[in-house]
Amino acid sequence: MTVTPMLDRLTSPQDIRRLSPADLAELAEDVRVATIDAVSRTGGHLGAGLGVVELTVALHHVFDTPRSKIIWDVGHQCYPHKILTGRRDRIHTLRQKDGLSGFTRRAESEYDPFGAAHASTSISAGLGFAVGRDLAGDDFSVVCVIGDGALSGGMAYEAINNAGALGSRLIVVLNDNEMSISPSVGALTTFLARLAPTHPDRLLTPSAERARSPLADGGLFVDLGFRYVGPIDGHDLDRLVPVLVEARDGPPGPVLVHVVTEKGKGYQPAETAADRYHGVVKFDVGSGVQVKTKSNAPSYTKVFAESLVAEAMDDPRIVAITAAMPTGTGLDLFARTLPERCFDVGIAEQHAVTFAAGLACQGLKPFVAIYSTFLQRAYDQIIHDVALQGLPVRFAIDRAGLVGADGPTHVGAFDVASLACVPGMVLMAAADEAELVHMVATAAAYEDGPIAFRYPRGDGTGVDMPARGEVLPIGKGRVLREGADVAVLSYGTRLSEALAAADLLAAEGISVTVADARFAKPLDTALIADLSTRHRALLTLEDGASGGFGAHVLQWMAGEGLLDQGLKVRTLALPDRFQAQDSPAGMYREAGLDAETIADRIRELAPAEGAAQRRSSVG
Ligand SMILES: Cc1ncc(C[n+]2csc(CCOP(=O)(O)OP(=O)(O)O)c2C)c(N)n1
Ligand SMILES: CC(=O)[C@@H](O)[C@H](O)COP(=O)(O)O
Ligand SMILES: [Mg+2]
Repeated sequence: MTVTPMLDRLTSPQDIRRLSPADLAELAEDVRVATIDAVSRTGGHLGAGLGVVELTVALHHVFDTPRSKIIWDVGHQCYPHKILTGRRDRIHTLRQKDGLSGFTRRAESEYDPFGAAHASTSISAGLGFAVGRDLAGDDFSVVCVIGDGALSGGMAYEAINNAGALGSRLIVVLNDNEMSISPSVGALTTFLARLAPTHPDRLLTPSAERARSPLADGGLFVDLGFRYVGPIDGHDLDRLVPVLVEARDGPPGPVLVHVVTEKGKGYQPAETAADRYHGVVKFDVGSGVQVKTKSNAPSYTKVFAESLVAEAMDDPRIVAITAAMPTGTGLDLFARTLPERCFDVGIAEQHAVTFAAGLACQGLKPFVAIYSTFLQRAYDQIIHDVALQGLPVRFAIDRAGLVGADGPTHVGAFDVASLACVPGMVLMAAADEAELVHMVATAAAYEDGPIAFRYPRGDGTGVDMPARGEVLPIGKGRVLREGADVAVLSYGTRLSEALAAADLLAAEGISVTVADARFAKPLDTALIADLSTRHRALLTLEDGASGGFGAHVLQWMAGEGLLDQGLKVRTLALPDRFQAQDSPAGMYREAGLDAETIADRIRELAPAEGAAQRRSSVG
């Protein structure tokens, strides 16, 4: 049982404004204890929240929230904020079905003025609130809290550029902990270190005044119209409170307050972890040891990374690019093996794609590894800089489909629908981890233009693994099970559910053909035509949004007149709405893409005339 007397005394977030400095410090400690306790039970993002405990307390002490707005960039650090703003009683439901979101969410609380999860959006949103306030003649404060990682995202500079020109009163708190998910990268990191030198008195204390770096006036930020205050110790409430009061009441216009913090602060296992416990599963508070679930199958990410390293060892033209997600994409393995051929560009997906396009122009084989949800950031770059020029950039699209606890902000639903309409793209989806090995080899060999392959979060199915990847014939699918009544044409990992559904139905005398399309573009039109003419019904299946694989199959079939001959056709895809967080299995069930539901949909299509005979034969 955690002991949090000061936190227990809070009856409302407003109470925080009346606390003395000593009480604020005690409250901060209580919030840290409550955060560690909660995340040890739920898993989630820990390090970032621990790094902003004092900042969160100071912000709610100085600013009259919710009237004044605090906008958290990414929002993964918002658990202390949620604990302090009336959600402590539900913090144990974090990232679970019907529970609190792991990020800020407007629908969840008036203290969450803007939803987040994708990085670098806070200053743009904050400026919108500020200008809206000015136009209404209101005078509340707007505070955007952005990390040094999120500040490597180009969108932040679009906002800074605009804010510096508009001159609206806006407070940007730069939370500089020298960490992204992995250590921060790029020249910005060097710039920030020069602003806040890492010598012992790196922080703005009287003795450091004299030793301030030549950039102490804030450099780029000041040149772009911001006042610069800092760097200050982001864990010292005696520094934070007066500086935030000055930012609130000081001269008009935008101000950047540079706070220096430690990701994972106050919890030794996090402080000493290479990733500062950025994302954790449930853990033992005493030891910090995480309760990892055992699986007999490798993760798709690990299979991708190992396959790419194997290909790269034989092909010096292969290079790899990540947008600040080396561990999440598995490219940290590639970087350890081939450091000179691996590039972490920061949270900069747009740049990652066009950087890869430049590499391809130079005859290299760039593999851009980006989660499906984050690839959304680079849509124009894929079309305009890669596909239009027919450049052979390879896209390793991880976290495809439903991802579970991260919820709707991270769903990998839209890559198929958004890319299948782009001329010249080749799109593949791995049905299992063995297929992924072959698709990495296929992408490495393919030189005629852009090629993408998608695969889900989590572990594979435990299939036998090939020693090396084989190059697949482009645009060709495969039939795994022959039947006579209904044909299922699956794209991606829902294949295992389709095979399970076929087994269920065989017991009822319904005979189902199951095929793996492998490609959404180009379609295996011969396979589609064959399935259409040999069955009375065809069902397409995909773990992507509507408008993707199934839509393109239908469109081709319509053009060929295959829909004019009485064939029944259904397309199963993700629902046309954002699904709330749950376990992946729970979300797929809710989406109707689990074996039971697929079986129901096939049952509806089975030829009626055989039904009676089937029932009798099954007994
Ligand atoms: C557009 C986008 N790309 C990648 C991510 C994945 N991501 C989540 S948090 C994070 C690092 C954020 O670093 P920082 O802003 O410094 O916050 P800290 O964790 O250090 O507090 C990344 C890369 C994301 N949320 N959004
Ligand atoms: C906050 C954020 O965007 C990342 O930390 C993301 O949650 C990672 O997702 P995975 O856990 O699937 O790697
Ligand atoms: Mg950081």
